Amino acid sequence: MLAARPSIVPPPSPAPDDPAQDWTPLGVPWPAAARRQGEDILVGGVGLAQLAARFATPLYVLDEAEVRERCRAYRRALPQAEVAYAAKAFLCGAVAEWVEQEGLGLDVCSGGELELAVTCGFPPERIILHGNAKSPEELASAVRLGVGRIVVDSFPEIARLAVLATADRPQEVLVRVVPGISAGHHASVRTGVEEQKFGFSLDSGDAADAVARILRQPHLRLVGLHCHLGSQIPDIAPYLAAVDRLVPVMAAVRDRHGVVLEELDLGGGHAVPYRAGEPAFNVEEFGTLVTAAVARQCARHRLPVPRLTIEPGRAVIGPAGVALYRVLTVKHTPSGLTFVAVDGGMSDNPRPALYGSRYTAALVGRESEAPLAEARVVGRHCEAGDVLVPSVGLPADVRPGDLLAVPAAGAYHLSMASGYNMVGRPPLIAVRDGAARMLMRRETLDDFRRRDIGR
Ligand SMILES: Cc1ncc(COP(=O)(O)O)c(C=O)c1O
Ligand SMILES: N[C@@H](CCCC[NH3+])C(=O)O
Repeated sequence: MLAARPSIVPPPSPAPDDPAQDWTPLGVPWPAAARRQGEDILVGGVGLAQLAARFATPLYVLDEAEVRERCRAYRRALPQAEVAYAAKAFLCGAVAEWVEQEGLGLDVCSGGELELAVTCGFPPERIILHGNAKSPEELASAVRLGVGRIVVDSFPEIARLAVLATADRPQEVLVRVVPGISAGHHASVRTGVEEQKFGFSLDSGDAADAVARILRQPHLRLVGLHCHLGSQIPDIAPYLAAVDRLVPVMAAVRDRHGVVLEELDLGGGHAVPYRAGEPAFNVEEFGTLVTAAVARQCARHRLPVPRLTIEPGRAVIGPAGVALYRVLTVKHTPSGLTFVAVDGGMSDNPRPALYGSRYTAALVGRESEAPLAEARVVGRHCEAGDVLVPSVGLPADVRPGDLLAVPAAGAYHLSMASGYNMVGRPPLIAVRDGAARMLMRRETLDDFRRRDIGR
């Protein structure tokens, strides 16, 4: 197994002209430039306590420089590859703009993500559309808007696309195959194994059938194969296994149909650390090893080396986000458990409830001399399972009014946030070079009322 180290963004070093450094770098899993300064934590040069005072809580903070540097790290590690940011991790206009400016493509999986990106000026030819159940309307708008590739995921979709694509508007497609490789942090996100809803099985012959059907359509251009193994994968080995599995399939397509596929899309799934000491995905090593594996397999099968595409979501944006909450109550149980309840919860971060995901948290805005004691940070929703951080050491004097910051909150929080209990989704503030600007406003009761039109 290959060693994975947190390598995307180097740790911050003190500025040489700053001998009286009065801050401490926070390190993994915080944004690379995050630092503790006195009682506050600075992200993008802005104090979290200051942001809480200005915008109220719960609040999400996104470090623009961290997102941009992560995009750049991917491009440096894979200069020949197409890197498509997976919008499902989180998308808004500003994020679409940042990744576009950094030269990434975009992976979208709904008409909503697609239309938002295109209307924000994202070039449609750099967009890849995914989905196991794309509606006819979504397929029509993708073809009309001119998306780069559509990843075909079912037989009915081939028939629908065959009608939509025309001589004037041919459509490039990839076929999503199931490589039979198990990887990912939870069964719910392991999409590389047989017997699930995504893609065409290689073992059953469905993938070969899909390829043959697409090739019979005059206005569909089959450009390659796609697979997505799963999410929060720390190792490179599963990706190398996917290369070993898919390149022979490309050779089989060439042998059977005389068609040389030009693209191999290995999906996303690269892990990020959520707590200190957790491994991160080694992007440089991934670039080197996967590129070599593709070249080796292609030489063995006498295929030209295809363009490699990857679709990282979490690893681009996850570590750039910090969630900020206000403590509302603290309870101690007879058995010694401490529940620290905050003003957010599973409506802004459903991941602990869905997958048992583990996080850390830190006290912000107040210095405490109290020793650390184990606490459980819980949300404000009406379920016992509404836990944000199952176990973390917090100052024993943690109390109502305190601020808690949760790092690694950039991916699959706000994109999966809900209207549960009409609490409303928190705002998102971008920070950069000491300045803050709101990217998304708080969801208010008025927003709920506006949809409530039955009376
Ligand atoms: C097809 C596809 N591509 C890319 C991704 C992005 O995954 P991650 O955010 O784990 O990199 C996903 C989600 O797992 C996906 O389903
Ligand atoms: N929502 C999942 C990741 C889903 C990836 C989408 N294919 C998580 O938070 O881990």
